[in-house]
Amino acid sequence: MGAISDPYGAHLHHIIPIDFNSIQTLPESHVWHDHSDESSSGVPSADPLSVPVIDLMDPEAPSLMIQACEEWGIFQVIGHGLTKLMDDVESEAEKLFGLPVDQKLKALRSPGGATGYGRPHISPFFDKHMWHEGFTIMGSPVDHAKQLWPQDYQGFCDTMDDYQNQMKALAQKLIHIFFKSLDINFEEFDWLNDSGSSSPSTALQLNSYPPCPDPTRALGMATHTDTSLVTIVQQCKTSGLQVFKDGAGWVLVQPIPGALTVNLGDYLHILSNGVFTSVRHRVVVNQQIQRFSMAYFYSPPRDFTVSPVLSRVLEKVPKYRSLTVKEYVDIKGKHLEKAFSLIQN
Ligand SMILES: C=C1C[C@]23C[C@@]1(O)CC[C@H]2[C@@]12CCC[C@@](C)(C(=O)O1)[C@H]2[C@@H]3C(=O)O
Ligand SMILES: O=C(O)CCC(=O)C(=O)O
Ligand SMILES: [Fe+2]
Repeated sequence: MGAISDPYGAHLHHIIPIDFNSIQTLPESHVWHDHSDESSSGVPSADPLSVPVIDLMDPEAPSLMIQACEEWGIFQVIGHGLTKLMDDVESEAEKLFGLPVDQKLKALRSPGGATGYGRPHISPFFDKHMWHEGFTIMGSPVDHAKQLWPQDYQGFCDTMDDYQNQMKALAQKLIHIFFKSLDINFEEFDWLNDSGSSSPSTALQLNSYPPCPDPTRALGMATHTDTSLVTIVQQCKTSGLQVFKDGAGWVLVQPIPGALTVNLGDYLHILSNGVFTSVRHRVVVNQQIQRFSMAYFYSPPRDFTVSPVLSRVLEKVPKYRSLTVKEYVDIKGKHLEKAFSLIQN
């Protein structure tokens, strides 16, 4: 499995998370702003906006997905058959984040490194800290798992390996549907078919959002789009993920038991010439319950050139210049959300 490159690797200073359990009052370093009145889902309405939920067993699923890609850039899927593995990965994540902070720090992401325990990778772009701790896996997690559980790491590793394999298969199935609709010949890309020499770049991010003393002024994860083709997110029971919808504002992605959330990432946005949008999202926190999520990022190999395809675009003008994954990662790592405007034609 190809490891993804970390867009933000060059800036890894201030990566040490705090001991959230010991904090009674939100520190100034973690105060963002009051966002409690911004969510459209917070306002009762006869027809509240909600992210589409698609059953993969439904024969209409492919066309519903394409519609969701165009209108939302995000949807939830059920009928994928992965619920047992979802429960297993959730309990392993709970076990990891439940360790004492000194123990977790043994697997701290090293400066310039991409994997292990730490703050969100985008932290250096913000002067406030997020109410979050994460654990990033690229390929096998065995080295960090041994630091956490020297005698008892195998169960964690097996579950993470299984989960990444299943998420990879699901991501490839979804991308085949998206590419077919964009008239992209996916037979050409051996990394999409697990054949040939090149592999996709992938990462699994375990996220924990501890209960927060002042949730309306804190943020679990700052607004971002994902640096991926697609990201598959398991939300685990507690809500918090919000997406920005033009004309509606912030919309909560309601967790549905057994559902997986599919976010379109930046590479699909560029490939589709903006016909499918990479969705801006953020995570809000709550006072009572620790929230977990697992996000699987699937991207092309670093040397793949991402070029807008014009099959579904009437004006036939590419909005973005062609560039390799490596080039995009470098631009995003320096400029974060300004990356799109910097590659616009
Ligand atoms: C593949 C990647 C996307 C990601 C950076 C990374 O190299 C590994 C972690 C990913 C993550 C997860 C939490 C949110 C996010 C914005 C971050 O800070 O780290 C994403 C990154 C991304 O999508 O750019
Ligand atoms: O916690 C979530 O629901 C989403 C996290 C996220 O956006 C990410 O890991 O990229
Ligand atoms: Fe994300």
